[in-house]
Amino acid sequence: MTQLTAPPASTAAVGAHDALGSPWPASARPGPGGDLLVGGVGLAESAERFGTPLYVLDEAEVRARARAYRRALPHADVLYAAKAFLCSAMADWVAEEGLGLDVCSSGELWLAVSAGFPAQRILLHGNAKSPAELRLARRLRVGRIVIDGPAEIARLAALVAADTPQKVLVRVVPGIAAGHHAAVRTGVGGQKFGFPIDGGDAAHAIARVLDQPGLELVGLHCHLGSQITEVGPYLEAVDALVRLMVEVRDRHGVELPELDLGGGHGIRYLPGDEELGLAEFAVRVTDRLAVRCAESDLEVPRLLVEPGRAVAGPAGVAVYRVLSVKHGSDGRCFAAVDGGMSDNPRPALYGSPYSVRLVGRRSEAGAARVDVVGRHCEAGDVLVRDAVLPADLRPGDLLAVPAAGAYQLSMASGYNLVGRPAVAAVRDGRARLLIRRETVEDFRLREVGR
Ligand SMILES: Cc1ncc(COP(=O)(O)O)c(C=O)c1O
Ligand SMILES: N[C@@H](CCCC[NH3+])C(=O)O
Repeated sequence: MTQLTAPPASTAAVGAHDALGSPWPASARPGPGGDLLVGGVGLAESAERFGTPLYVLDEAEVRARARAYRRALPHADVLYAAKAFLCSAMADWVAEEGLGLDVCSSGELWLAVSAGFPAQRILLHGNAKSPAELRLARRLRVGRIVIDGPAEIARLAALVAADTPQKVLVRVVPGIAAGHHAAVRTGVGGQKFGFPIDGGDAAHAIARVLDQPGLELVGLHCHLGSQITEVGPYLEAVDALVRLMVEVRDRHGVELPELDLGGGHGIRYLPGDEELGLAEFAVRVTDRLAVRCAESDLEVPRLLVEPGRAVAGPAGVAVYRVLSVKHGSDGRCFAAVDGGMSDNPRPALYGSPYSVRLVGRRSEAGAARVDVVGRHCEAGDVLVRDAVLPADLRPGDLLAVPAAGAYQLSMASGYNLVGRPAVAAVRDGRARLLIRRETVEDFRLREVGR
């Protein structure tokens, strides 16, 4: 194992009070016996109680983040992007904190409405909404649908009677590159989402939507990409969308009342990472919108934002058990854990960095560089490359990964029939199971023939 002299940086920063900027929930505190308390409950204690891999969600962190959005943007509609992570409890928390919900499938829509989320506060996205999905959305009376492709205009219009119009937005592509990886940059041409503004596709789609008596065009939408840490791209998006709104007014005599800037707000994965500053975002975007509208004598539209990662991500911690520690021929040390790319595909998909720390025991050993790898049948199944961990790391140890609340479980797969982890919520010193672990029996239960 490569010994390091510096203290293990990834184990140093814990609470949000940390000067470096911490990826851990604000409630994170050192606990007894080397445990780490989140929401007042030890991670090791929860791992013993619920098993591993375990995803722990800090309810207060989700609620505080949702509330911070409402406070920073009191005149905007804030819709939590369910794709980051959704379960009934999550739907309750964001509903109670006054957020709406952005869903992008009948699965997300059905789960939210079954959990009691008010359908009028739901907005449906999707670049390939099926006729059945659109019918479900209409039947459940979702508040808004974002039109993302030409076929959807007639498909949706056919489902809607003129006397019960459907509020819709048109998703446009402003030609702005932002986001942590090419796979998530959706504000530019050459990708599958939306109608490009350049070349006139967006203007054409808007004209077609305005021609449909059952469709009430309430605004324009764009989503630039994900894990964006600067406000600049959003200001450019405001410019581009307001320009298009002015064109719509001048050409059709219609002032659109809503402008949806999508999500994409970046969070910290490593200590010291930049995150998107919510206060700065709120002030600069709101000001820019007011200025651009005033320049063209346009009524200021209501702002919509759809943060997913920034609400759920920092509230989640993944806890794994080390099953094996081994040294490669080049001296590299591998600590293999009981989860991996099936519960967190992000490192394999995007090369996403994470930090990790030992929990549940104190170590006096020095620091070592370790690759924390998963249990799947791929050499690329590496969860944290070059992690700094105690040199005496051994099988049975527990490792905790912060910033695990978004795009991990929601992108989890059934690879190797390992089964998806359990999810527990913590709050005020108590833990409760939200989602049970997927068992081997669950796989067989879906089979209906042989
Ligand atoms: C249309 C739309 N809105 C909102 C989001 C949420 O993004 P994030 O979780 O990065 O805030 C996404 C995903 O990137 C999206 O595609
Ligand atoms: N899955 C991506 C984000 C996709 C956002 C959906 N539009 C990530 O983890 O970064």
